[in-house]
Amino acid sequence: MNRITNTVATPLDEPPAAAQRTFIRLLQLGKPYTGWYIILCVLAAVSSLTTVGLAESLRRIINAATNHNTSGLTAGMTFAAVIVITDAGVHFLNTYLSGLLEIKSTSKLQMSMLTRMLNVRMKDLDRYHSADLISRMNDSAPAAQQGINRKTIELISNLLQIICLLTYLLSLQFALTLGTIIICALVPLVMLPFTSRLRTMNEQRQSIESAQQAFIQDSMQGAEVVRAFSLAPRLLRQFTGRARQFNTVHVPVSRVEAVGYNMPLAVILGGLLYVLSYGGYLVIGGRIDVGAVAAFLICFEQISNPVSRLANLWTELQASLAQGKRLFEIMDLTEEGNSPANPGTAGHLAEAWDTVNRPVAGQQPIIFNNVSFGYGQTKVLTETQLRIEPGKVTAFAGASGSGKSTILQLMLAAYVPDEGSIYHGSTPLHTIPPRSWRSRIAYVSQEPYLFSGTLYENIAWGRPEASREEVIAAAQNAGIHEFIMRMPQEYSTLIGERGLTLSGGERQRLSIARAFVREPGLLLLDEPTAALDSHNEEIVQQALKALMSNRTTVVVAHRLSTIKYADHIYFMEAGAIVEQGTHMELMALQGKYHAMAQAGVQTEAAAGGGLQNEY
Ligand SMILES: Nc1ncnc2c1ncn2[C@@H]1O[C@H](COP(=O)(O)OP(=O)(O)OP(=O)(O)O)[C@@H](O)[C@H]1O
Repeated sequence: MNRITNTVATPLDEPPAAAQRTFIRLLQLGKPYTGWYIILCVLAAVSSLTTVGLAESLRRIINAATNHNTSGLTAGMTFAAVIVITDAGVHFLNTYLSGLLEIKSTSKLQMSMLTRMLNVRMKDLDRYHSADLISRMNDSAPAAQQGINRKTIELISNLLQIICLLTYLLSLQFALTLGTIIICALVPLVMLPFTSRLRTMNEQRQSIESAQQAFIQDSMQGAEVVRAFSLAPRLLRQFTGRARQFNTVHVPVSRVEAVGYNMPLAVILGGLLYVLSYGGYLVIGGRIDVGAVAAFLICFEQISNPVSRLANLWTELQASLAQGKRLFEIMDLTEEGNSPANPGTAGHLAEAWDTVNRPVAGQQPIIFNNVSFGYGQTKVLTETQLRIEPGKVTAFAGASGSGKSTILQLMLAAYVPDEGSIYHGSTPLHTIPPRSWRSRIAYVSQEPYLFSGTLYENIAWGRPEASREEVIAAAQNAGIHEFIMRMPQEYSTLIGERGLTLSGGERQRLSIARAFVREPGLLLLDEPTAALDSHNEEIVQQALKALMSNRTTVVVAHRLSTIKYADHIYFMEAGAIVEQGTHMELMALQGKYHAMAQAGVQTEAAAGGGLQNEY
């Protein structure tokens, strides 16, 4: 079956109400960690007090020095030492606990995101490139969660620091403090024009980054094709074009960030100049002492920093909002099984359903009643009527793209019909929780998917609770046991990414062993031998024959040898069943099936008998 995946473009201009909603949802991500936040805020409060303490100790030390007061100097130094040690301890605890919180909260969020991705309707999942999903999981989830963690704490600690310092400065000199407040208030104001621009630009940058990632992933996964067709120069050219496109967004972002982040610096420098000159004037007038001016200088920096952090925080929040939007887009996808007829079947209700009604797929007839279906707008199946008899082999034949694999996907409940219904006996399929339904189905596809891990694990995925003896028996039945025993670590041999180190036949026999160990009631075979040469096909056919015996089997096949002995054959054309019957009946009909079989025989003759019974 062909799968077309597209990167979904993120809408760039989110209305303020939507941004607000995203922000509220981001805040809700922090809710379970309120306890942590309280501890971190207490630490932030102590840290603010130590900042005031440092300024005061500096004031005392300078005044003691200018007044030649040795005991005052010693007292000031002791006070400063206590403050510095406390400050270091608070910073240590703060860094440690913040790190812990980030790890805990991010992995929890990624876990719920993965759960959603694994349970989401296939139709929704098809719209995303896998690289885009990976990027949402690896980049967006941490950025959104950490953004909200850090920003909440930063917001509170910065506010606390500003309040503590201003209270202290007010106690020293009112007019100088007032000027300091006015200059500090200018800091966020100069940031304002840049913030909303940055939000839009960050979304755009993120969207292009995902497309880049998808491109790289495709180039790596298609490494063989890239080499076989000498595609490297073309891909590099495309990548250069994409990099250029990325730069057209990235460069302005850097420019806006550079100006936006540095404007406050200019204001801060101006502020320092003000404190020095007006402070100096006040010292000459005898209204404050030199130590107080020094304390003001230190405090000015300590206030303007959090003020500009607060302003930057707003800018950074825009990036978190953009990431949050990408995260929630996935979290909002509907889980499969949550149909209006059967809400909540994907979750815990499925467990209850399981224990009471556990269906054994294939024990009863599977009936398609007027089923129409399309992946998008285009219809792939039109008003399909068919019946799969229990314990029998039903085959689907027909031209490529006629909808054969789609029928298997509908039986797997990977997709639901747009119109009409599928029944297992008298039970509509959409009322059975997908997990229960699939628990007794095995699916073998043309290109078996193997997971990184050992050979043993790849078979055991069919039924994780299977015993070692059952896994080995499955491998023996699938004709792969001897091969496994010749491997250096036998069943513990690692197969590498997607099993690419194995031959097509070996991969297929492993997937058949996986199907064996599942002990399925219903076996779905989607052209399991189509990608194999005739030698491997024969070996795999043997394995399949054993697997199919006494089981309800639905097979999609191009090879006559696979379908000839089926109890019933459906012949499909452009999404409709146009002929049906046994092989003999269809041949006698002299219709489309006959024509296709004849074409196969001719191909076989032309190939000198090499393509036995293939059309
Ligand atoms: N995930 C998908 N998203 C969008 N379109 C799809 C998807 N899978 C299949 N299609 C389209 O649906 C139509 C039927 O595909 P299907 O795979 O069922 O045909 P098929 O008869 O099994 O073909 P083949 O024998 O070549 O595998 C085709 O036009 C195909 O491009």
